[in-house]
Amino acid sequence: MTSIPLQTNDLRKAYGATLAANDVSLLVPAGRTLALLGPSGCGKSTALRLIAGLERPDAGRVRLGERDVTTLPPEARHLGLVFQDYALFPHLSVLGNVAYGPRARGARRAEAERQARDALALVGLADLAGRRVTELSGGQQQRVALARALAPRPGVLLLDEPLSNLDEQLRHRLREDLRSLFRTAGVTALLVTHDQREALAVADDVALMRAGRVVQSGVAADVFARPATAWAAAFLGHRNLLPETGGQVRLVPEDALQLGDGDAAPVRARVRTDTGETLTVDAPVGALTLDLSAREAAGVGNTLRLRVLPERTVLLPDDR
Ligand SMILES: Nc1ncnc2c1ncn2[C@@H]1O[C@H](COP(=O)(O)OP(=O)(O)OP(=O)(O)O)[C@@H](O)[C@H]1O
Repeated sequence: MTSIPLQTNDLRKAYGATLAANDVSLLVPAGRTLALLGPSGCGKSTALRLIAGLERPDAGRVRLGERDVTTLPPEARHLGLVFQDYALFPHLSVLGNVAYGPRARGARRAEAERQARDALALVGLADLAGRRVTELSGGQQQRVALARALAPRPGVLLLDEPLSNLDEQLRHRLREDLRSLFRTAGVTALLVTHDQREALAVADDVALMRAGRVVQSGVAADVFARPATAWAAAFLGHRNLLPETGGQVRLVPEDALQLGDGDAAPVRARVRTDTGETLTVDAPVGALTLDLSAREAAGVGNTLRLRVLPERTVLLPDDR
């Protein structure tokens, strides 16, 4: 598949007094996956709709490869779209659903079906081509929706919370599948999600949005390891943000903590989780929350030996 870069420059969209997209600039290099991540209402879907051409921006540009597509209608942009409600055609077979896109773009039936079979093979559903979509599980339907978006060989794939209608276990499995699918297909993909674990599991890069703005972006693992502010750290799931003076907090990341070493810190609270226990301990730097595996937790009494590596902690501005 020929993939192309996706770029937006200063995209702006207001709904009345709400600035849903406030100078949103994104770059997804060819063949990479970017997760647009942020809490509910921060403007992720608005940004995606502006890129798809489902909404017109008040200002800013959208580029796909060499083309400026800002004023083009959605069908002229040649994008693949996957939404949370997959909206498959219930009266068509799996093959019919997936061949629909290539057919709509003018491919002859045989060619459309060949492209559809290729796309079904990519998502691991080659064997179910003849089934009715009403006879599929939720996860299989979501794969059909993916195949349908991939079949016309779009330069860029846009996905809006594609896994959010699935149960936790299936979501977990499909995350892995999505990642390897994007790699295999070599497609440029923009994934909208509010789930930081999903972003980290699926995407190469992350752009973090808050109240219409992109507040931090970069390689996914770097953004997670080095949040720029207290708000970003908290949203990304860091538990240990200790108040400091001067409008700052000290982030104590996981890799700053060494267990079984250092001073004995009193254990103040412990709560059982699905994988072990969450402990709150009174360390000299402040109260810390730790997730322990069942095995680690089994050896813990009233105190826990714990060393905090000061050079791995980070001072961040508190913008919450
Ligand atoms: N058509 C619309 N008319 C008026 N306001 C809108 C419209 N669409 C979105 N908004 C507002 O714009 C802001 C951004 O909405 P958007 O749907 O882009 O957020 P989101 O990050 O995708 O949220 P979610 O994760 O809940 O879907 C919100 O305050 C929302 O209420």
